[in-house]
Amino acid sequence: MRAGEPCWLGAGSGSHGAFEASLRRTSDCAWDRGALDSGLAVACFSQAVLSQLCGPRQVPGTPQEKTALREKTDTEKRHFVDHRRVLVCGGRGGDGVSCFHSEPRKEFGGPDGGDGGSGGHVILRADQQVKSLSSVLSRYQGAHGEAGGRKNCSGRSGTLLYVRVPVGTLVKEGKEVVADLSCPGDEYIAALGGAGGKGNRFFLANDNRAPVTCTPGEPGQQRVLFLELKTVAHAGMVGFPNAGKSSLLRAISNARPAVASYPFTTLKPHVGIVHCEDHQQIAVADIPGIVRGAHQNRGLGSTFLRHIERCRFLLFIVDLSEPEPWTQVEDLKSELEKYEAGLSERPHVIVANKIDLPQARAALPPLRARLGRSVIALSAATGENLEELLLHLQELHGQHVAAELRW
Ligand SMILES: Nc1nc2c(ncn2[C@@H]2O[C@H](COP(=O)(O)OP(=O)(O)OP(=O)(O)O)[C@@H](O)[C@H]2O)c(=O)[nH]1
Ligand SMILES: [Mg+2]
Repeated sequence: MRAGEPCWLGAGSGSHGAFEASLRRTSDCAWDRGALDSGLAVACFSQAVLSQLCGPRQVPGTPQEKTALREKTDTEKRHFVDHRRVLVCGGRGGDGVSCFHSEPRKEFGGPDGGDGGSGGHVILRADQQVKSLSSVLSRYQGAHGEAGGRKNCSGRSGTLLYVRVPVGTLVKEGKEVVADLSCPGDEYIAALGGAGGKGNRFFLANDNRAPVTCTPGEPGQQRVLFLELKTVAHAGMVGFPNAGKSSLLRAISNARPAVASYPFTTLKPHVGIVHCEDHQQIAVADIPGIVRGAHQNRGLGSTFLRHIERCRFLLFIVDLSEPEPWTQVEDLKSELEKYEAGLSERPHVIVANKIDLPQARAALPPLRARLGRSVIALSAATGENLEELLLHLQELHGQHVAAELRW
């Protein structure tokens, strides 16, 4: 890391301090255009703002709006890549040279071959501006060191090659996790450059005044790494397609994921940041819809669930206007369990959306009878009862902070 830059290196992965720091950084840049475009945004929930947000809202999804918001037609946004195999090769060290000093009246000036420069490392660096692994190439070659020169001149070392990856990138070698770049500025040396060779000056000894030996530079390290992006957020929204996850994220934060009345509108995770009254920031991730049998690759499959693996708590979003809405929760939990045992046991709340629709209101009592009174019934479209969700979010976040402090 260069001098003068903020030092995030070594901030424990998943530690509360580091996580909060990452959020602070996130919010710092959240107002800039790039962050807003990529769905990372902030909303401040003071009472005044809340009342505005919770007032009557225009139901999104009108035909004109749909065309404007379609995520699928935006070719750039389609290239969301959350895993990559990459071959990284450190630069080769420069060769040492063998030569002798010679000048008029000093014909045998002794060995003066310089050492080769060392090869450049390849370094992965978590960058807030990078949102997916699509810009990461399949192969990186570090810069080679230069060979040594006459007059004991050492060769120039290869420059460091920085590869920018999104915050939340997990680096694996085989099955082993070797680095977790969960904070902005975190760095990991993916491939070390080779050491430079020794010039013949290095081998000068009392019993050998004119060594001719010099050594070649060493090759750089070569590794095959698997990069996996896992979104960094406090809360993860899980639900069937069309349940209203993106609408809800739009309602509680300034994130702007696409909303439309067809399934699988969302094709990549979006993170919105909710600013609470007590200055807490809660990151909420909206991930693409999960369907029954997602573990068998139905719908978009269940690989997107990797983005909620890091979430401390979950929001199960249920479409209350669908028949037997409680089956959605059962199916979602079973898909989560099939993806990773214990995932459905994370602290969670059940959010019953679309309460503004008459058939949804009728379905609420039977849903509560099955799942308990803790179900939060709200409408992302009209803003009805969003306060209750925000209070629960704050409570869950408070519990998470307390648990982190206990550690
Ligand atoms: N009436 C009503 N409609 C809603 C509400 N929330 C969302 N919708 C509508 O439901 C449809 C789907 O909403 P989205 O927010 O795109 O749903 P999603 O869960 O993100 O869907 P995917 O991205 O496909 O997983 C849209 O037509 C929304 O306008 C609500 O509270 N009430
Ligand atoms: Mg969506």
